[in-house]
Amino acid sequence: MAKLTVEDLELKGKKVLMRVDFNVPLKEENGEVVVSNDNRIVAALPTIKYVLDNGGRAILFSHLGRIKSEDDKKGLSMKPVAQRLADLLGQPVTFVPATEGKELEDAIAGLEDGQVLIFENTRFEDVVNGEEVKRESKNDPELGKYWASLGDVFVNDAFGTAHRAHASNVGIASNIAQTAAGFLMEKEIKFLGGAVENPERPFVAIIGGAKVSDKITIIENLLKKADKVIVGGGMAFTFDAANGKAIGNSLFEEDKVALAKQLIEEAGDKLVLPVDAVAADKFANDADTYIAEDGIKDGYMGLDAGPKSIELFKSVLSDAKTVVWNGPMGVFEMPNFAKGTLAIGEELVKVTKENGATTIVGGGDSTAAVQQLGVADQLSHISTGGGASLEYLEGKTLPGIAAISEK
Ligand SMILES: Nc1ncnc2c1ncn2[C@@H]1O[C@H](COP(=O)(O)OP(=O)(O)O)[C@@H](O)[C@H]1O
Ligand SMILES: O=C(OP(=O)(O)O)[C@H](O)COP(=O)(O)O
Repeated sequence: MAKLTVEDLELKGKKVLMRVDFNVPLKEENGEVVVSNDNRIVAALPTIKYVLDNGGRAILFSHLGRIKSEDDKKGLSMKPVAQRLADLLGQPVTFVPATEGKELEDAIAGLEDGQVLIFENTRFEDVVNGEEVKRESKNDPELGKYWASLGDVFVNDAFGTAHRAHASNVGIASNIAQTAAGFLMEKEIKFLGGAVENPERPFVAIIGGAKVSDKITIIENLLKKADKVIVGGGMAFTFDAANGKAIGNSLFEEDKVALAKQLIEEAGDKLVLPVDAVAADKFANDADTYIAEDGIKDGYMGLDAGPKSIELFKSVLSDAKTVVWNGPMGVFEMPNFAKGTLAIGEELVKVTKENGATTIVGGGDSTAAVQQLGVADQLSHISTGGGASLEYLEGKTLPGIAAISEK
């Protein structure tokens, strides 16, 4: 059965709860926190505009980063996101600095047709009075019920969060009469669905970035589907440690070493790991660096792929017909550690052009990286979801999508 979409809803005069994924990269500029890449906001605009143009009163929900302590809340307010949204929409966006309570309820009651508000980071509910209670992230039933009570209908356009079963997507959907997909959600499902049904081979997956525990199980499943899986970025050091290599102070998740070891044994030459790294003595662009080939010495950390790894990855990609990439190959935000990510971006452009390959890049930071390289429009599809697109490509049912009403 087909899913309900925003076009199926009666919107005029309705309080429309909208889950978007505005988990965007931030930076500091002149002492102020600002959005450094607005791709995910731009991607949600068609649905937001559609709701407003049809007389809906839009109430936007999003998370931003991960909140584990009261301190984390300081740098992760939704306020700069609200400002960027207002600039992009060309109309005022009310920002409510609360996730529940009278201030939020009054602001919603004051909304007129065609007006929009966004409230504070939904994950602020994960820490209450200094205690990590994960009300949002563990889908607290009372929270989903409360948020659902604030509106008449629910539109879920947060594809990037569809692999999470949280209060602000699945919780609301379970407590409201109608949940519809937004245009972005529809577009992502359509493209990614087509790409996985019958991927042209060789099919190469590239997984990097920093979310080791999240993505290591994805690697396990991708090894069953893809012809080669390249593991780079911060992900690789847990695998290096499993291989007995010295990793210095590199990113590492000790409790995933056993699984990494198992994957290395099972995968054989399907799994492609870096053979060298750019090692740095601190997490800073001006760090002292050297190319580490036989493990990383004490006091140093791997922050980018080394030249031999780049050549190895390029050779694996050279005849690919389908490529899925999530997670940068290094700390690309710092120019001195952007080479690995840059090289992969360029190779993907090449295989798209020369092999006619389908190339898909997913994830907030990975998308920011290909945009920084200026190659986004030369690839087949830029997905707003990293983990979400990978899990979708694995063939998993994503809870956020499953919770959308059938027509
Ligand atoms: N070797 C590394 N050490 C530490 N962090 C890294 C390393 N390589 C990449 N990263 C970081 O990983 C982050 C992106 O990871 P992730 O969130 O998994 O990607 P995405 O948002 O594209 O899904 C970037 O901020 C990048 O700096
Ligand atoms: O940025 C996201 O995921 P991604 O980094 O895999 O693209 C989503 O907003 C989900 O965030 P989460 O992985 O903190 O739940």
